[in-house]
Amino acid sequence: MAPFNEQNAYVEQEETVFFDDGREIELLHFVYSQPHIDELRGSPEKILAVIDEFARTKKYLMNVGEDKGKIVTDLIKEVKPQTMVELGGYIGYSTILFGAAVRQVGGSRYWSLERNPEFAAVITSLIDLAGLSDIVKVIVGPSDASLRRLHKQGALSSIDLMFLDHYKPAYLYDLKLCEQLRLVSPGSVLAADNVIKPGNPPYLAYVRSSVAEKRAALGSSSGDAVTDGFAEKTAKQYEKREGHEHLNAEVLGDPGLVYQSVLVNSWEPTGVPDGVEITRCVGKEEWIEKV
Ligand SMILES: C[S@@+](CC[C@H](N)C(=O)[O-])C[C@H]1O[C@@H](n2cnc3c(N)ncnc32)[C@H](O)[C@@H]1O
Repeated sequence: MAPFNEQNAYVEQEETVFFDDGREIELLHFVYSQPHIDELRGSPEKILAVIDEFARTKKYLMNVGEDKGKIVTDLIKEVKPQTMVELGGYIGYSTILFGAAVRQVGGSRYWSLERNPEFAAVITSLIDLAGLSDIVKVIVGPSDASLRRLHKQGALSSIDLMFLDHYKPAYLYDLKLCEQLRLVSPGSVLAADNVIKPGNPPYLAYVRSSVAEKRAALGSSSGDAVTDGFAEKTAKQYEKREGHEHLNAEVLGDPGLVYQSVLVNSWEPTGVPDGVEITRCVGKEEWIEKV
């Protein structure tokens, strides 16, 4: 792993309030007041550079950042997804970086699912500025409801590559939902951010389990399924805005899907160690009931 370049470090993440305090709208003003704004039009790279500058000199932003971003753009070059989905778009850093990469490899759709309507409006504005509105669609609302609706409408029938970067305890539930809707199937690839910081033990355990282990664990979840395995700060990250989180533990997914999963170590844009878990769905074992 390449060492972290301190010169590119984002401002340190605040202990308590590090988003949803007006900084996202401040970022929009920062972007649109750039003296070279006309050079930014149609240039994903230049817009990303301005977002990085804001987060390095003004306020921390919870973006995937350059180092982990490269892991995913390399994956996009390899997988060449027609359809890519991101769960959690925030102000659109990953949306711009990955949406542009998907377009470059000939992909046709990048869905950015973002629950906070104010953040989604920021993404939409920056995507328009970047000239990516043809390929990127921003969907406002909780990821599970959006996935169900897009699937029901027939707008989303399979996912080639999915970037998970939203509410940490929802990674596993949304993956199981995608399995159940057959959006994820052999050939699909998953890239899950923040599996070191803050970490995601339930998700990692699942994607690293064998089919037999997943079948054995079916229906055996215990305790508070939402917060099990997570620090309180992570479990309550969005509580102020969203209230108590509800995740549908009834979704069983498809334990027959076979995954190969590897951790790629990297850095948060602040220089804190983190990693992206890359998971490939490589097959499906049919369920044979033993009598
Ligand atoms: C870490 S930020 C995403 C950063 C972004 N992917 C990037 O790298 O530029 C997490 C985002 O997920 C959103 N989010 C949290 N829970 C969500 C949910 N259940 N559905 C959709 N979005 C959610 C938050 O509002 C926040 O904007």
